[in-house]
Amino acid sequence: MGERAIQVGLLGLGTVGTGVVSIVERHQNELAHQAGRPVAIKKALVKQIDKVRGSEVNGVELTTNPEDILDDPDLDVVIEVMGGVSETKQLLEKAIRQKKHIVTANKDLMAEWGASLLALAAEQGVDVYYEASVAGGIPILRTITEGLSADRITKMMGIVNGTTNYILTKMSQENRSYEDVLKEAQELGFAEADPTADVEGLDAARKMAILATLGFSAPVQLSDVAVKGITNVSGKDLHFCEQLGLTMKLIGVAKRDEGRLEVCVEPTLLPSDHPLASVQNEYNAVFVHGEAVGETMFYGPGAGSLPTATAVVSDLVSVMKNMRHRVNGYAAMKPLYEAVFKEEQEKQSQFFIRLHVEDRTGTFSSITSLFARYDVSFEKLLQLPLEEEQMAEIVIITHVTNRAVYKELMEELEQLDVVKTIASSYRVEGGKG
Ligand SMILES: NC(=O)C1=CN([C@@H]2O[C@H](COP(=O)(O)OP(=O)(O)OC[C@H]3O[C@@H](n4cnc5c(N)ncnc54)[C@H](OP(=O)(O)O)[C@@H]3O)[C@@H](O)[C@H]2O)C=CC1
Ligand SMILES: N[C@@H](CC=O)C(=O)O
Ligand code: NA
Repeated sequence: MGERAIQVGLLGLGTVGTGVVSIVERHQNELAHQAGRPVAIKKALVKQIDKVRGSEVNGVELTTNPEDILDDPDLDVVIEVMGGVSETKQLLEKAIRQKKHIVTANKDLMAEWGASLLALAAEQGVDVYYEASVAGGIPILRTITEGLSADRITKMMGIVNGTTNYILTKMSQENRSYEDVLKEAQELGFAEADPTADVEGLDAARKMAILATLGFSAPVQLSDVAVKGITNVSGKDLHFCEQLGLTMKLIGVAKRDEGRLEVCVEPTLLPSDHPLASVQNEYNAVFVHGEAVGETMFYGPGAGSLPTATAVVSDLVSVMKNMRHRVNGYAAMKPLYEAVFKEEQEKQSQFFIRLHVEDRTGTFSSITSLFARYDVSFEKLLQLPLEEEQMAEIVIITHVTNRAVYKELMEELEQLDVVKTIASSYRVEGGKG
């Protein structure tokens, strides 16, 4: 007789949960071969028991009572794919205390409570894995904690939110409106239940906090990440980008220079031949730079049912292997260092600035003399007439400066008589930033 199947309870059976059930069924042979035992998805917690669901989940017992899963002594692993933070944390803590291993796709939870859940799991001798929480189907957490474990990572930069990449791609390539494309991303199952977290950059910021914590082995919190989303990006900005040979992406950056960290998420302009510029739709990509390995890049689907479920089920295989060897994986995830962050003047970048100005003699010289006073030089400068009479649009791309200087310069620029408005400003990647 074969060994008893690993029994799994799902918390959530939506986009990702349904994908998990499909993969376990389709790849049962390969999973059993790798982990030494078959896998059975026994139960799933849902919100609405009567909801119409795909036939692939027919064999899964549904419940609306979490205790049916948490108190079931036969379940070895709880896979959390329901989302939410406080209540979900309580459910997972209870599951851990019941000695159940955890696999989760929940970045909101792991960015905020990851350290405490991992510590509790270590105390109870069980695993918590969360590969799907960052960059969906790309095995990026495993890459950092295992594949590059011998190296010292100095920079991670990339596109870690599928929804916003989908929106920016469709807005710039198909000239479609922000609202229209966001709706489509929701229908395709890429967006969060409340897509505010996607479009305001918070989802990406949570992922960067998780990446930075693991990559730099230092506890980086969401509040340590400087965040700006894509809600104010206009078609006009994208049009100017195209004219200047640039592509806009929501980019997350985590850097470590001489032990000092900088983590941010913001719409960023990249040269259109930059590898990240060609990452389209819901795809994600992450550059990881290590002192010894140099530059590596990882690309794949950042959202969606089966890609995300692949990460979840691969975590399940890791748990099963650990169970077989009677170990758990906490040591690789526990930070070694304190997180010390850079001051604004230590953060270097180039910037794009779009201004509406009075089209008269002296405008140019007052702007250029202000920039000269701050010792910020121009890499590119473009002036175009505006429809409004006697007004012009100026687009500037600066050479590298620091954030403290940039902030003061922007405040003074806004006060200049000839400047009517600062229409937009973005970080530019490609210089020595
Ligand atoms: N979608 C994606 O591409 C990705 C998602 N994730 C993360 O995975 C998690 C799940 O996302 P996704 O599958 O898209 O979400 P869905 O909204 O599609 O599914 C959520 C599931 O959880 C159930 N659920 C939600 N709240 C409760 C509750 N309070 N009590 C009981 N059941 C509940 C829902 O029940 P019911 O079916 O009855 O409504 C549903 O089955 C989230 O943390 C998300 O951030 C991570 C990477 C990619
Ligand atoms: N809403 C997220 C889903 C995956 O994490 C995204 O769009 O990337
Ligand atoms: Na991943």
